[in-house]
Amino acid sequence: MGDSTATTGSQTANLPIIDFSKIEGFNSEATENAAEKQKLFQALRNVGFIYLKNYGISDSKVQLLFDYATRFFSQPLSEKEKIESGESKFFRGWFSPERTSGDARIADQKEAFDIGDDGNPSRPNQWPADWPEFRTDMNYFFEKCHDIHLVLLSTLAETVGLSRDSFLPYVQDKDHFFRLLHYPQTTLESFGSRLRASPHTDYGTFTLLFNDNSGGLQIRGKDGQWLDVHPIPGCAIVNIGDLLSRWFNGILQSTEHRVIEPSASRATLALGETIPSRYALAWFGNPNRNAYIEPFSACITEDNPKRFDGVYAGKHVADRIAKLHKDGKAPEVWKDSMYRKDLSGKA
Ligand SMILES: O=C(O)CCC(=O)C(=O)O
Ligand SMILES: [Fe+2]
Repeated sequence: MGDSTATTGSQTANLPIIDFSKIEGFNSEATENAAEKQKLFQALRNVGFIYLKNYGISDSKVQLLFDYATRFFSQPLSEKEKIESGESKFFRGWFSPERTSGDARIADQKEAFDIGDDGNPSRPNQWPADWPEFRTDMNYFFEKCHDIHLVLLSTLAETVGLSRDSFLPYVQDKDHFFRLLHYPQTTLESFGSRLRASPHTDYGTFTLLFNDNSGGLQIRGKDGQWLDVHPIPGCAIVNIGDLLSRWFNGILQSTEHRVIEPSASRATLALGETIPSRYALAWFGNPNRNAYIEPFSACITEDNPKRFDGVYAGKHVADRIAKLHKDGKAPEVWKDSMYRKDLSGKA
């Protein structure tokens, strides 16, 4: 951290755009479609981030969710506190890193609202009162993203010679999170000590990310340089999480990324000047909580020997989120030595 000012004039990450309509379904035999599947695999192998277009959620639905996010976070603190998240709440509800971190001066400048599968009574979501359409549309989005991620997983399985449905038993419990994010209005100066999202990799299978036009998202390129990821209208941003990377024995990249001040303000603003709020929607796909994730034998070769120990998905995800809550920001690089010893077994 603190090196954000060194990125002035940073370059753009020219991520590949994948057409979801060409990889969807089981009957995509056309050459063009086979080429699109290869393009997806190569992009996730080399960069770990793509733009996804024609993914089957309307722009108006995405916009509606952004409107909800604005309305949700503008509620008084007293309302948000009623549905505050935490481990005892299965990490569902409202979360503010500066409230939970040991040192609010370095916590991420954000607040979030998380839901999981609303059909799981043993892990209830926490909903704001008197807002039924919020619940309906959040759940719609959660399910649509699950369906999109199934297609992406099936396509990857196919590309490495596994059957298309080989992942299905490991992800059908829908242990995913759907998160609304608000990065409050701030000043350029504040980024000297607190980013909007500190450098991190995501935890699970795929993240489906929807950005507004604020900017500030960056990924770390192979040479260590931070690259700006600009939103493209009609496209979601999709990236690989650590558990999918582990499943593929490191063949797929879970690329480090962060959210800093928008590049435009970096160039034009004086330190004390205001940077407006930013909103994002992030759907984090995870394998079933009790799935034991170790590299597939199809991905272990002489050239690429087994690179990861096995881990229960639920433990991995819970330990990562617990650390985010405790520190108010993610560790730059996750190391298995960071797993909590007190919960060493199955989650
Ligand atoms: O807000 C964004 O664009 C990215 C957020 C992110 O990377 C995350 O929450 O894991
Ligand atoms: Fe992320």
